[in-house]
Amino acid sequence: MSGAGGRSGGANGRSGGAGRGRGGAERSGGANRSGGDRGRRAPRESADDREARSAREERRERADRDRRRAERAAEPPRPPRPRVTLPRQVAYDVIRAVTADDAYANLLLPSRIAEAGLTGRDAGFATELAYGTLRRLGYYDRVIELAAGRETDRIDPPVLDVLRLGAHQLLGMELAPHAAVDESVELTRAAGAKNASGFVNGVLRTIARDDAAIWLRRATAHVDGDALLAVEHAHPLWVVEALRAALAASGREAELAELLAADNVPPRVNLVALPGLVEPTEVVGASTDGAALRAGAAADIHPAEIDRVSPLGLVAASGDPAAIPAVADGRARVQDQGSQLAALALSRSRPVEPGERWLDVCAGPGGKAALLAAEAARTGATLLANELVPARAGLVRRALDALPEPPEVLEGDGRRFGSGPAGSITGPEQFDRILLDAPCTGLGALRRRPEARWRKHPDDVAELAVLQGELLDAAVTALRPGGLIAYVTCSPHLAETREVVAGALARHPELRAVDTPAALAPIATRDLELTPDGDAADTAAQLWPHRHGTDAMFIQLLTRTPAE
Ligand SMILES: C[S@@+](CC[C@H](N)C(=O)[O-])C[C@H]1O[C@@H](n2cnc3c(N)ncnc32)[C@H](O)[C@@H]1O
Repeated sequence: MSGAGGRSGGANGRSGGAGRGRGGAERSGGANRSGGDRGRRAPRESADDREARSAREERRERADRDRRRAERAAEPPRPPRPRVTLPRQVAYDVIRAVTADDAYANLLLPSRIAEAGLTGRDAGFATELAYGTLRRLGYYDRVIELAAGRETDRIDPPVLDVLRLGAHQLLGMELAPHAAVDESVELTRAAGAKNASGFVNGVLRTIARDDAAIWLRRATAHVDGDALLAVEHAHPLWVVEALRAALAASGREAELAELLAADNVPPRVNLVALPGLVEPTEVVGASTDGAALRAGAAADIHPAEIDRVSPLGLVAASGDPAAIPAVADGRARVQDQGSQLAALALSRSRPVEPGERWLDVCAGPGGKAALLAAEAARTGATLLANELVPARAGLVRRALDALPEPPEVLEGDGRRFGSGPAGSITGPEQFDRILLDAPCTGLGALRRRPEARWRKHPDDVAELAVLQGELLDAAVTALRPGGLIAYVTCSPHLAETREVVAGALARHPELRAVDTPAALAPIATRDLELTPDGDAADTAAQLWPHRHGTDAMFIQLLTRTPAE
């Protein structure tokens, strides 16, 4: 010690030098303590001492290393840092499943969100990413083609889906470009397309350079008329043309842009309180997770929507409706208010005679059947439900389970009604009221099925129109003279609506169209303004998302002239 202290002549600033290795502080401390050491020469370190010292140091370093290793081993393993945030990964997976495997986003997304453990804002973020991208897919493809300088069919599908999701973040959600671009590049790698990450980076940086308005101008530079509306509102052209024709038949052609815009607004969650099973007041505010429900209060409805239209309708302001006890046990259900009006047009447009027999020809998954069953139970009628697809018939049974005496559910082709032996349930003239909620393209429910518009094809319409006509023929034959049919579609396409009805009226001289707007007037909670031109000859009721806040439901009541 003394020797080291002496070397700390170091006290004059060179203490680190040769003393390194034995603890300079110790040595210089000595120097500070004892000025008397100053000037004494340190003994020279022998070769043996040096060797011993280096062996000691080595031992100490090895011990330190072992200790650190043992500490690391005792720590819980750290999860790998997520390279793509979960909501984006979930949204991408859903988009991929929709474009590659024809999955339905509205069925897949909730389960993927639950599997990933996303809740609250993260769940909402994943939903907007997936639904928003799918809804505007055609528009984003056009932007990507402009930015990439190549057709989208020359882009690898998994990479194209990354670009679509990125484009929606930049143009639809206006998120920070660095997050949208960087995570898209990571997604490209995660999707196994590492080689394309530079391409994705370049295309998205090009898109990010200009804002949404500039891209819209570019994408619509050489189009006009319906083609312009198609790009602006991200609808296939043939759908725009079909919607224009349907609006024109209702005297509302000028509202086409409003309708297309409404198709891009996610609908609020609407519910029905099944009459006789639960009071709307019991449903309102009765959730277990604080879901707020209000009876269609206008302030809480999107501006494109006006008010509730069904007397049984409720609007979910927030939260998960499944957490409401009456929804959990089936006494209240999620149901579009247009669908509610369609069922009520059949059950409430004329008084019910006790013992009436009602038929729901195409009941799956059972929304209108549940409402009709509740109406039948409180008026002394009996409902029979039918569905072609067994799995969907199972859903109908589940929907009807909430009734104290659930109606019977048949599994079969609705076209067999009316043609069985007289006196049997499939024979002629068996039913007093028949709901034919026909299989259709669903062009009136584009708000709630984000990818549907890109998946449908004009050929679907012709095929469905034939089936709709045959089902309506069967319903007419199965109806008692003086009875009532509600022909309903959630499509406003003329070939599925007015033309099917016109065909049936031409084929069945005993069939009469009932003034449906007049029948609905006392049922709806407000004036639906269904015949804007005061067109008394228009017997059909066509609802619209932009006017009524409902799906574009078509409802035509029909009756058979009573027997002479
Ligand atoms: C528009 S959906 C009915 C919706 C239902 N009314 C509701 O409110 O929940 C049409 C249904 O008709 C069924 N369907 C299709 N072809 C049919 C047929 N030939 N006979 C009976 N049902 C059929 C479909 O499986 C589908 O479930």
